Amino acid sequence: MNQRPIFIDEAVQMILQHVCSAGAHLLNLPETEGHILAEDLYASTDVPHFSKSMMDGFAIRSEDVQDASFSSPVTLKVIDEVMAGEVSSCRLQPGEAIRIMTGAPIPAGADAVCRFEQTRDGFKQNIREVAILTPVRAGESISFCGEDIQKGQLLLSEGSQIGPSEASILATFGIADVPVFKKPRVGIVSTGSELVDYRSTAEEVSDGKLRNSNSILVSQLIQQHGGIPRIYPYVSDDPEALQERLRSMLEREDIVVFTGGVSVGDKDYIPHICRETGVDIKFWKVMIRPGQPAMFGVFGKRLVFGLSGNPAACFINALLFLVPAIRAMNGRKGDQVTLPALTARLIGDVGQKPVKHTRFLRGNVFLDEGQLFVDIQRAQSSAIMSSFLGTNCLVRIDSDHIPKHGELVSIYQYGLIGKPV
Ligand SMILES: Nc1nc2c(c(=O)[nH]1)N[C@H]1C(S)=C(S)[C@@H](COP(=O)(O)OP(=O)(O)OC[C@H]3O[C@@H](n4cnc5c(N)ncnc54)[C@H](O)[C@@H]3O)O[C@H]1N2
Ligand code: MOO
Repeated sequence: MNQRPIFIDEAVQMILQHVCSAGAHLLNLPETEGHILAEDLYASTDVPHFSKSMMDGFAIRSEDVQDASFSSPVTLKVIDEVMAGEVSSCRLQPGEAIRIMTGAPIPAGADAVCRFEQTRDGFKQNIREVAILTPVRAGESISFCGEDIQKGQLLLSEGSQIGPSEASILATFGIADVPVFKKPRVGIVSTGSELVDYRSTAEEVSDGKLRNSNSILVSQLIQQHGGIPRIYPYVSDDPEALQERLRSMLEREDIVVFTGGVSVGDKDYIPHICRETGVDIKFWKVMIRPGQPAMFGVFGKRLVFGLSGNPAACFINALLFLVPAIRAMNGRKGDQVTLPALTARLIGDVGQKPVKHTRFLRGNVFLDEGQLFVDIQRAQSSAIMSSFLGTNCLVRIDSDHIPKHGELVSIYQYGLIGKPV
């Protein structure tokens, strides 16, 4: 089976063309962290929906205390008190005050709140009179009805990611069942007769064997980007077993991910068994390094990925191809779909000759005096795992130009931006 290698941007576009939304459903608000909103939501009321006090003090008429001073206080009659959660039934008349706590509704007739600290002995409970020591302007220490959010206003738009702030807004409006996009189900299976379970003891990992780390790597990436991963037991290089596994995964999952077995070795069966099972292979081999053997196909609405077996190549394939598919499938749009793209100044030389491929190097992007720099001084082979540590981005090196130390380069961020080391 031969397939023309394609370029990276074409490959990503091809994947996104075949993404179908996993659909929407209602989810209990406490479970919505990290989900993507499936509808625009509008404010059903004003917030606050009543004018309330911002301070503990006295609700007053500002005109009564215009001439108040420390040496010549204005004494007001205290006619009632109102706590948060209560409503005073009194209406203020000239010369009157109502003791009020933060959060309580402003009584009728009052237009300002005078804080305890602006009174003499106002902290004391059950007082009948209060001496006001300073003038208070109209509106002082009041949060007015609708001041924060107005009824009918767009609160959150479709595509917003729900986090603590968004969830608290939803709770404010009593939106207990939230319309969110379903997270895609993603099955992962690593292939290769050299693999043993990651829980295997040192004695069980004999020469030629190695623990399956790719399944865990891909599973955590899926979780990070809004998919529901399911790790299937690894399968040895046996076409029948692989085909059986593929069939059962296609029945249960929205996305099927293979790692390993996608190259041209004698035991690299994945592209062939995919085709035999009816997967329409859209590409096999991309002009990138590492991770060139990557494969992508569709089976009805299901997506099938074959990622390189080499751990670093697997990671880069997953970041470039699988992550955008998951993010698009769970409702993200536009530039939210791919990893954040930034520009940073390169530290160090690429140290490699120009090739027709687009290279992706693991780097550490950091902020120094307001500028982004990216350090690529680490081993970059596709089998090297040590440079997973301490990196947070992929540096893109296109075929036509090898940048030098100090040049601006494009990066795709996958971890938090660091500080200078
Ligand atoms: N004649 C050619 N040979 C190869 C080519 C090529 O174009 N022509 N491409 C090379 C490149 S590039 C890569 S990358 C590898 C990819 O091969 P596969 O995706 O088929 O991966 P495997 O051969 O199965 O494994 C490669 C390597 O990674 C280790 N591995 C595999 N799975 C796991 C796992 N789950 N956890 C940890 N490590 C894993 C495996 O033991 C191998 O060492 O092909 C080149 N060959
Ligand atoms: O491109 Mo391979 O992915 O070098 O290891």
